[in-house]
Amino acid sequence: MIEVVNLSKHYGDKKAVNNISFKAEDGEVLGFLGPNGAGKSTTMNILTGYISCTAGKALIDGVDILEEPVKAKKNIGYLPEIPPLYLDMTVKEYLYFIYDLKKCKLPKISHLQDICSLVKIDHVYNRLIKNLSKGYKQRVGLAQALVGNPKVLILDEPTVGLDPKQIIEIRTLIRKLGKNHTVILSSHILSEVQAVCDRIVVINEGRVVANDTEENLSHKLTGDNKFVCRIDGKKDTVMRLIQSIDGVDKVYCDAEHKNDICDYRIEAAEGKEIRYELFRKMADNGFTILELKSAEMNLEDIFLKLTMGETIPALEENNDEEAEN
Ligand SMILES: Nc1ncnc2c1ncn2[C@@H]1O[C@H](COP(=O)(O)OP(=O)(O)OP(=O)(O)O)[C@@H](O)[C@H]1O
Repeated sequence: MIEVVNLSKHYGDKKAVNNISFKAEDGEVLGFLGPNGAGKSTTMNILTGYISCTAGKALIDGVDILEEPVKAKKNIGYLPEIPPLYLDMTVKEYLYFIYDLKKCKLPKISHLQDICSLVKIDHVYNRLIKNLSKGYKQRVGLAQALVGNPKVLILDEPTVGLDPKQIIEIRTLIRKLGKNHTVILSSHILSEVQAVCDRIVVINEGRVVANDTEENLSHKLTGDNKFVCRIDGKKDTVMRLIQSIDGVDKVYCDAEHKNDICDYRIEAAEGKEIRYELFRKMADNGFTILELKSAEMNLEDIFLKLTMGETIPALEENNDEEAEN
């Protein structure tokens, strides 16, 4: 498990990381998302013991990375954005070298064989790393992170520069690794986080602005009061009928299809249930609701909304609690 508690890192007056707290539970793949300069690398660097923090703590499987760095680092496998490979070594030489460097105690040959078959590099075991494709180099990078079977994997932009096929392969592999490891994956790529992660922490200007599943984030940001619907009926009459429903704040016609079929976006007042009335009014006028769904946001919308200054009420409460502590 990874636990970050009231962590701050200041560079002079600059608060690169400002009192952030989050957890990644065992067997969870946590996406760490934020725009440039948000504080992702700073947090990763603290988590891996590369730099110290100004305040707070980071625990790796219950061990404080600053107080007991050697013990904590035994539980971390780290894949930086550029894998730390020695290109003139073969895969085998390199993994043997990492095994010794990490002072690994597991049975050498079988342990390395298990890793190689997991990340599917057994058939390039005796090849020089410099002759491997970028995707295979990335797999070798993952293999070195797995030496010693650490509980926690920290992956920094693991698919940058790979082709689409390699991206899918590495993502599938990360999901598989997530079954037996706690994984933190830092990424700018929204679809990647969406495809791979169980939960998302969004960081902006050094503060956590969201920490939830994509589904819950979308729900919290959209609320229960925005809908999109497709109705078969005369547009002007439909608009008028919707506007007349108690609780409807706004209605827009988003698209007009043929035969009087239109798409509408409806915003209702907070806490007002308008759907029953909507159904009744349309039915009474002989109009048909072909589709009605909540206007949920996709991850891109969520990310933009959060990093443009919007916070989620539930999260603000948590931040207040943290500030008080
Ligand atoms: N050594 C340093 N000295 C001064 N300021 C720093 C230092 N390292 C980082 N910063 C600042 O701290 C802030 C957070 O930087 P950080 O590299 O953690 O962001 P990031 O989210 O990883 O961004 P990117 O995605 O661009 O790598 C930035 O404003 C950066 O300029």
